[in-house]
Amino acid sequence: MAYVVPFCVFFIYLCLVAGEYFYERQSLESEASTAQIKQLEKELFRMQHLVERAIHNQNLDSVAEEISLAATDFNIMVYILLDDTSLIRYANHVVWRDSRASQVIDGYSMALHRQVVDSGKPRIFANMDRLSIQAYYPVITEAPVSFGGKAELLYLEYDLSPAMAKVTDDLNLRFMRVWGLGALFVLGFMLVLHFMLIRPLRALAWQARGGENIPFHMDNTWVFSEIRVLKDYLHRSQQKLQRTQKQLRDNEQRWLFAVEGTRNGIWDWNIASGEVFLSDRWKEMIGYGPHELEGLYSTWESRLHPDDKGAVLSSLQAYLNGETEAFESVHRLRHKEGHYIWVLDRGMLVEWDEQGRPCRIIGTHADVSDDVRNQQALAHLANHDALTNLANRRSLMDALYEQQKHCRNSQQCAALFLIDLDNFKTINDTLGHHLGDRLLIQLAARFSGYFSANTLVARLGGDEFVILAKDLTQDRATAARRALALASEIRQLVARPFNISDKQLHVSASIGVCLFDDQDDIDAEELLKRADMAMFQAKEGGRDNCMIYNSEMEVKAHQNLLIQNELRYAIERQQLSLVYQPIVDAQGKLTGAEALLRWQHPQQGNISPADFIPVAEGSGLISEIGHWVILEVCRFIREQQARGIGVPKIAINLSARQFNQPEFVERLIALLKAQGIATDALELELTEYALLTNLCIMNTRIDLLRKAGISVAIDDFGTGYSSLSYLQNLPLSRLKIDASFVQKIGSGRSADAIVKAIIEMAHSLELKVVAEGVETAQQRAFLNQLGCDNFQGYLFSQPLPEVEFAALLRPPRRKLPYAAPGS
Ligand SMILES: Nc1nc2c(ncn2[C@@H]2O[C@@H]3COP(=O)(O)O[C@H]4[C@@H](O)[C@H](n5cnc6c(=O)[nH]c(N)nc65)O[C@@H]4COP(=O)(O)O[C@H]3[C@H]2O)c(=O)[nH]1
Repeated sequence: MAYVVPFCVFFIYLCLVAGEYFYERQSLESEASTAQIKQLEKELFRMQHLVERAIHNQNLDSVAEEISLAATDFNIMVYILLDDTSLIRYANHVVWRDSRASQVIDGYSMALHRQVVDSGKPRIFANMDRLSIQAYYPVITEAPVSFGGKAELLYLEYDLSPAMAKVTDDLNLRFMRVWGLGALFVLGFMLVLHFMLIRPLRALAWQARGGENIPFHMDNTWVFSEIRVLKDYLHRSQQKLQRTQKQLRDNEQRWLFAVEGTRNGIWDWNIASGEVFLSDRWKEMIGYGPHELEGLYSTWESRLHPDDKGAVLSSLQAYLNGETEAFESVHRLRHKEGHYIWVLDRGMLVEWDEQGRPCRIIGTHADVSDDVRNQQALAHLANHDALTNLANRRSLMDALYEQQKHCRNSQQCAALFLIDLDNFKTINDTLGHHLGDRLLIQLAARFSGYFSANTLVARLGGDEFVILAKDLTQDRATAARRALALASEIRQLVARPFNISDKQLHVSASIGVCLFDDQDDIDAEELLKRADMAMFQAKEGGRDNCMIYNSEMEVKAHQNLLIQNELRYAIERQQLSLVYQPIVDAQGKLTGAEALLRWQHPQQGNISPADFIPVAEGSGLISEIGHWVILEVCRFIREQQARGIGVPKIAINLSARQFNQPEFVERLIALLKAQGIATDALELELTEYALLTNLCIMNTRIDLLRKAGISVAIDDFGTGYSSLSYLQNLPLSRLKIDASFVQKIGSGRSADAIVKAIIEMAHSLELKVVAEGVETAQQRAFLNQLGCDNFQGYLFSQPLPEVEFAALLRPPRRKLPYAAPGS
């Protein structure tokens, strides 16, 4: 292409030269012929006079001579004199004489002859076809001549070829000089153009075509400065382009890496042609290899799940119509193996045609099957308890709300049972959460297996379960009876032993029931609160119990709250004190005492430990209080010993929570050591609930205590659900028969039999027996008869304030057959 310009220049130059040449030749030829014509005019004018004079003189020889003379000029082809009959009278070639001119002279025109003769005006003109000048010249004379007629016309034809040839030769010579030089100049100009412009341009073009990797350079230094500027610019642009391309490649790689990293598939759909690029990962997601599946829109559409298809396509159409800002859809695509996977499909328009219609859209595919499954699982979790798969609090609340609505329409009564396992925390702490969880799972399975679909079983968390019994009946009293029966069934379900990891566990539950019908205009939370209140009362009532909510419980709950608040400050305000209840042997001799807490409230007077100990246990204050009790007993023993008074073994009540504190035993031993108290000065009383955990751990702890010299007794024996196996295995020292059994002595054979069995069993296990709550001589006698080792009760002594108990210790010690009156 670069050569077109010089070629055109050269062509134009040639056209100009040729034009100029022909124009010049024409004008030179015209000039030459005009000059010749003038000369011939003179010659003919002279000849006319000569002829006229010769005629006048009647001597035409001079004419013949002149014509012959003229014939010596080789350029005169024809020179003739014609008479009025058009016969040639004289001619430069003798052969033509007496011939008709029109017959022998080529190109002779009789018409012109006549015209010239008639007009008397000569006609001389150049005939370029014949390359000659033809002249018709009249002879004006009336005189007849010797040849018989009248001479009337001179005709001459002059050969212009030599003149024209000369003109051409001169012209050629001139053109050779002038235009040849011009051609040389043009050629030089073209060479300059070639080397300084065209060649470097071609080189640049070639380098540009060669790709971005060949740097722009110039071999010759003689180039136009503009070319150099262009080269530098191209070079810079090339470098910039290379940098940009590198960035682009880097970005593309990063993008690919990112997309690959997220394991997303890519699609690129040409809407007009229907062609779709599907990345390898896209195909892999639905089980195909890189070379499978046609890159067509129908490949995708035909794999959409029938249930999702409508929604997906309308969402896509809405985006293509510009009705939505983005295309994003989660739907199912059929896998090669026939099943469906969930994909998150996102697309973005990237090209539009001249009319603004979308023509290209690209997008990504992410396999979200796991996410969807997770979402479904999450939705399930949102309404279900993760551990037991029972309904959770949220579901329960919804069900309660629905049930309340139903009650209003049907006037039916429903019951809400709040079930809290007794001492579950102890099980958890000692056996570990893992086994505790397994117990909860087993219990949940028992509940859901037992109750019908009309009953909702839920878990609120921890060891709290809720059962919603719907449509009990319309009569509230009947509903209450049914609720109690149901509660009894629940307790039996709970009481069945749990076999967990080769251990058999026994648990009990405290149940609070809240009945409701269309009359109760309270919200679901309040219903649950009432059931909780009833459950708390059941716990207070000695566990493994069931209570139906009544409004008095509100008062009690309020009182408990008060106790809890006041108890916090009871120690620092010195409202707590200890009393000591003597324990005697069969002979009434003091063998020990039980330290019992008293709370002297400034306003409410004496508050019974039976009232505040459960509150303290529930609020966690029991640990602090328990620690205070141990310190108090130590102080008492130390003070007595300082006075030289021997103190028998003092039994201290330990709550399960306190005993199960981590490293409680080690810290107790260290404390006694620090207090300077012999370890055998104390006995720890644990209830069956406190022992109702991992036998192995209990064994280790009690063994540790025993080895340190601290004996352990079981308190309130017979009230718990513990198996007797722990009695066999634990290194216990004493067993205290619960007062409820002692007080039934004499009331029936079975009561006596129970007491007898307990004593015999304890003795067979080499455990000493203490009978609690001995109030009558009859009870004492019966127990004595059975070989009971020790006695505690009002018959011997009420719990005594410290001073009185200290007095009792001072020698000589008297026997305590009967209670000290008034204490
Ligand atoms: N009806 C009757 N009752 C008799 C008779 N003899 C003694 N009692 C009472 O029986 C309870 C015996 O204590 P417990 O079984 O360990 O039962 C105790 C014990 O479980 C708990 N408790 C008392 N002090 C403490 C303490 O310091 N720490 C802990 N953790 N619990 C304590 O409070 C419970 C109640 O204690 P108290 O009200 O002092 O009641 C005491 C005592 O006053 C009798 O002949 N007839």
